[in-house]
Amino acid sequence: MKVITVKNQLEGAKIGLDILSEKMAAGAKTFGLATGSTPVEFYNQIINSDLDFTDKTSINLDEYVGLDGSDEQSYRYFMSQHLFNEKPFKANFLPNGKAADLDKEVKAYDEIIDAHPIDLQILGIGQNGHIGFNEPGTSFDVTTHVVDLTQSTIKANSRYFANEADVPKQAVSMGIASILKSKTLILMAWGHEKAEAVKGMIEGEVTESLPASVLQQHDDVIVIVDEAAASLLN
Ligand SMILES: O=P(O)(O)OC[C@H]1O[C@](O)(CO)[C@@H](O)[C@@H]1O
Repeated sequence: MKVITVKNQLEGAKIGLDILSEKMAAGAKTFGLATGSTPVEFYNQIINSDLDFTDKTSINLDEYVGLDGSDEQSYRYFMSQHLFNEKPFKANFLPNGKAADLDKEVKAYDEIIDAHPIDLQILGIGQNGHIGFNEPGTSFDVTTHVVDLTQSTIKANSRYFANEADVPKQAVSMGIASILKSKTLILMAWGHEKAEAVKGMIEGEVTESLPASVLQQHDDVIVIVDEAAASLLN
C-alpha cells in the first residue's frame, strides 16, 4: 500500500484528481465510485476539471434496499447531485435498491462488473473498517450481495436522514472479491473518527473483522489520508 498523508481533504482530493487524470491518459475507461461524505470534494475537483467522461463507464459500490433512484437519500440520487448531472458518462451503474427480486439483482450486478472490469476504484472507509457496505465479518470471497447493516453504520449514516429509524436496514453492495478485482484502488479517509480504522487497515492483521485490511493483499492500492485520519499510524 502506498500511503499519502495530506494536510486536508482539499489537498487529498487534488491528488486523487491527478491520479485519475493519469489513469485516463493511460486509457482507463471504467471507474468504481463511492458515496458518503469522503469523495465529495474529489467529485467537486472532477466537476471543475476539463476531464471528459462521455465515453467512460461508472459502477458504484452500493445502494440502499428499498430506495428508488429518485429518493433523495438514495445513492443514485447522491451520485446525480454530486457528479453525474455535471459530468455525463456513457453509462452509470448502481444496484437497483427497489428490485423486486434481489437475488436476481445481485447476479445481474455481478454480470455488469464482469462485463466492465474496473480500472480505478474509489473507496471510503467506515468507522468500523467497512468498504462498500461490507460490514465486519463479511467473507472476503463474496461478490455482490445483500447486506444487513450494522447498528453502528445505521447510526453513522443517520446524519443524512430525518430520523435514525428512516435509515434502511439493508443494502446491496459489491463484495470484497469484486472490489479486489479492480486494477488500482484509491482509498480516502478524513478526520479523527477514521483514525482507528485506518490504523487497522494499514498496520493490523488481515482479518474479516476489519474488511479494509484485505487491501493489504492487493498490489496497487493508494491510501490518501489527512493528518487526523493518519494520527494513529506508527
Ligand atoms: O464517507 P463516509 O460518509 O464517512 O462513509 C464511509 C463509508 O460508508 C459508506 O457510505 C457506506 O456506509 C461507504 O460508501 C463509505 O465509503
